[in-house]
Amino acid sequence: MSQHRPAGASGSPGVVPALPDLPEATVARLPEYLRALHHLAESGHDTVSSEGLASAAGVNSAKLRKDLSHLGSYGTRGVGYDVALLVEQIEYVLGLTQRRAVALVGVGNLGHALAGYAGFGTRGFRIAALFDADPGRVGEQINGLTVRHIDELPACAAQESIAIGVIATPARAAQTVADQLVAAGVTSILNFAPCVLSVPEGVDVRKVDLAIELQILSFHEHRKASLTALPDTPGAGIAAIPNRLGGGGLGSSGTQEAVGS
Ligand SMILES: NC(=O)c1ccc[n+]([C@@H]2O[C@H](COP(=O)([O-])OP(=O)(O)OC[C@H]3O[C@@H](n4cnc5c(N)ncnc54)[C@H](O)[C@@H]3O)[C@@H](O)[C@H]2O)c1
Repeated sequence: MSQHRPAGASGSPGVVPALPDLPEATVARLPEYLRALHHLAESGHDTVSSEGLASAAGVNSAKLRKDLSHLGSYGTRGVGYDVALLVEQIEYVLGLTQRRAVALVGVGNLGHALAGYAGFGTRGFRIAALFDADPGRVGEQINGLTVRHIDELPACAAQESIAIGVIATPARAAQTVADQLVAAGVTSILNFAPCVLSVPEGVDVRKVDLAIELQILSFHEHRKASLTALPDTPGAGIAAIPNRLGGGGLGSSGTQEAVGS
């Protein structure tokens, strides 16, 4: 049972001690824990049990304990986790102890919404620059920032120390924009355009596609409907689905796993 302050938290600025190589799924859940912990702190909680935090974050508590054990955080028996300390640990591991500068490219419908979203600022990010290729958009003011022409990206990226590039252009322009971001020294890209980007090694790309999320939900809707419609006879059930799909589709265990995960 232990919970230590991160070793590098008070070290020399610019020096990043080796971080544990966390499973990608754990990394994806850490922001959920952080959000839940901030809510707990705001509502006056100093400590939280693993069950309480798991429920606030919407995961099961065994998974949460395993995730936090990767950070060397085991809580204290009978007390739970120190909320402020766990916030500090997670923010440290996620690299949120410094506010990272973000450049947004493509200030159309989606870009406007992103540029105007106040939530990035409160969660460790600063939208530092907005870019577009359309001269009609250049010069527009959004949330205190002026939209610049994409040609200004290299100079601005260096000046503002841009760490992350967000692409909100049409798919046909996204690869060119990704290349421009990489050439300007950006090594992390969040891509909203519905396409696969090709980037050099060392550049991380995360894709956000709400249509894909809807398609996954559509699958679950389809599956629930198909289960309800199936006759209640032995041998029928999920096993019947592959035949209807033309064979080789969904085995019963695979389908169960997909829903549970
Ligand atoms: N991920 C999601 O869930 C989601 C949701 C909605 C839209 N989108 C995608 O986001 C993108 C933007 O959608 P939108 O509705 O805002 O489009 P939009 O046409 O309103 O805006 C796109 C902007 O990109 C600019 N642009 C085009 N080429 C450029 C270039 N080479 N460099 C810089 N800027 C350039 C355009 O001038 C325009 O201002 C699209 O790819 C769309 O499919 C994704």
